[in-house]
Amino acid sequence: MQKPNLKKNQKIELTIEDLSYEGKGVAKVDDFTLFVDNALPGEVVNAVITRINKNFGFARTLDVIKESPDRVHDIDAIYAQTGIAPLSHLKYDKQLEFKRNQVVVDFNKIGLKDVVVNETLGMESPFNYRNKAQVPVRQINGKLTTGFYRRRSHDLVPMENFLIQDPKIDEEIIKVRDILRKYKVRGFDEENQKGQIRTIMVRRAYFTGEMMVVLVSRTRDISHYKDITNEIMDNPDVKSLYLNVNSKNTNVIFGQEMTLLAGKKYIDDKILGHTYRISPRSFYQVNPVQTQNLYKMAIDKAELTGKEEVVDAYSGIGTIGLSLADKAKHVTGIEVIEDAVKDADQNAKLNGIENADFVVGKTEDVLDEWAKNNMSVDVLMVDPPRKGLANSLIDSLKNIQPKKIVYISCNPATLARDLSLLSDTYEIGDVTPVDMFPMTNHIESVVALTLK
Ligand SMILES: C[S@@+](CC[C@H](N)C(=O)[O-])C[C@H]1O[C@@H](n2cnc3c(N)ncnc32)[C@H](O)[C@@H]1O
Repeated sequence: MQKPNLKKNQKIELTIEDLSYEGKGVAKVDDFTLFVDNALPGEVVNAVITRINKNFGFARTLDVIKESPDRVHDIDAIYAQTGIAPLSHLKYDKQLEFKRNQVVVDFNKIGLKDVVVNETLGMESPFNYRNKAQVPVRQINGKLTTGFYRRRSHDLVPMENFLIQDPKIDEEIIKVRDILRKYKVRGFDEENQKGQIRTIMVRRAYFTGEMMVVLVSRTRDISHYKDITNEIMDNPDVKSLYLNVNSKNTNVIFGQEMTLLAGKKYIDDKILGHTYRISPRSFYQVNPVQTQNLYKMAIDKAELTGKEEVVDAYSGIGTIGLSLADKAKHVTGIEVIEDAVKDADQNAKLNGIENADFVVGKTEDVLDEWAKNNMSVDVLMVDPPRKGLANSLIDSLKNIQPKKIVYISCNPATLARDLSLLSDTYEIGDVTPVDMFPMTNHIESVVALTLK
C-alpha cells in the first residue's frame, strides 16, 4: 500500500464507508484507512486529520456535507468532544443493529459462519442508566471543577449532565463539588502533581436508592474534612463516605488506602429479588435494568432442573450464582479477588442461601485442579473480563466436559475465539447481544454451549 501524502492538521473531504468497532467512521484515501470521530456510514464530511500512523490515521469531523438519515441531532456537542457516549450521534435502533453486526463480523472472521446471532436486546429508555460514576476533578481557573476528559487527552471538559448516568448521581457530584469549593479544597493539577481531589466516585443502588461517595485525593490531609464529611452526609441518601488516597502519578483511579469517613462500609442493592452488599472496590454491573435481563437470559439458557452441580466462574460478588442457586443442587463461585469472595459469602448468608460456596483463585487454576481430581460439573457459567478464557481453561473444560456452558461475554472478538476453540466438543447455540452500555461501543452477549 502506497501511503498517501497526508499530514496532521490537514483539512480533507471524506466519504464514510463503514463504522469501526469503536464507533468511528471509516474512510479510505487511496487504500489508506482513516478513522473519523463523529461520522456515520454514507456521510460526506469535512474533517481535519488529527494523527497519522504507519498503516492508518485519525480525523475529526468539522462539518457534515451529506448527512446520514441515521444521525441524531439533539445531542449536545460536548459528548462528541469527550467520547463519554461515542455512539450518541447514531439513532438507538441503529446502535442495536451495529452491535449485532459487530458480533456477526467477529464470528465470520474466525470461521463460525453458521452461528445464529439474534437481534440485540435494547433498553426502552437508553439514557441515565449507569449506577456508578468516576468523575475526574481538576483545578481550572482557580476553581475545583468536575467533568470529563477530552478524547485522547487528560484535558478536562467541565460537565454537569453526563447523559448516561443516573441523574441523582449527577446531582450528587455537583453537591460534593460545591461543598469542596466552599471549603477551598483544590482540584488535582496533573501536570505538576499538585492539588488534591483527583476523582469523585459515586455509586447509587438502583433498587434501594442508597448512595456511596468516594473522594480520591492525592494527599491524606484535607482541611475542614470534618465539616466536609458532615455536609456530604447531610444528604440522607448518602449512606457511605470514603476517602481514598492516591499519591502516585498513574491513571489507576484508586490508591491502596481506603478510609471510611462516615456511614456504613457498603451499600445494599437488589438484583432479581436478592440483596447484595457493594463495597467501594467491588465489581458490580453498571446497568441495573439490563443486568436483570442478562441474568434471566443466562439462567434460562442453563436449563436447570434443581439437580445440577453449577460453577459460577468469574463470580465477582456472587450475583449470578446466588440468582440461580434455588434452581440448582449446589453452586461454587470462583473469583480471583479475595474481597469479592468475602462479599459473595456474606451475600449468600444475607439471602439465606445455603447451597452456594465461593473460592478464591483463578478459574483456570481451580478448574485445572478439578480436572486432575476428576470432579464433575454439570453446568458452567462463565463471565470473564475482556480478554476472555485462558487457553489452559479451554483444555481443562475438554476434560471436565460440563454438559452445558453458558458464556456471558463483554468482548465479541474473544468470545468468537473461545467458541471456535470449543466448537469440536460443544454445539454452539444462538448468541444474543444484550445492550448493557447504550450510547457506547461496548457489546455484551450471551450464548449457551451444549456438549456434543
Ligand atoms: C465481568 S466481571 C463479572 C462479575 C460477575 N459475574 C457479575 O456479573 O457481576 C469479571 C470478574 O472476573 C474476575 N476475574 C478476572 N480474572 C479472573 C480469573 N482468571 N479467574 C477468576 N476470576 C477472575 C474479576 O475480578 C471480576 O470480578
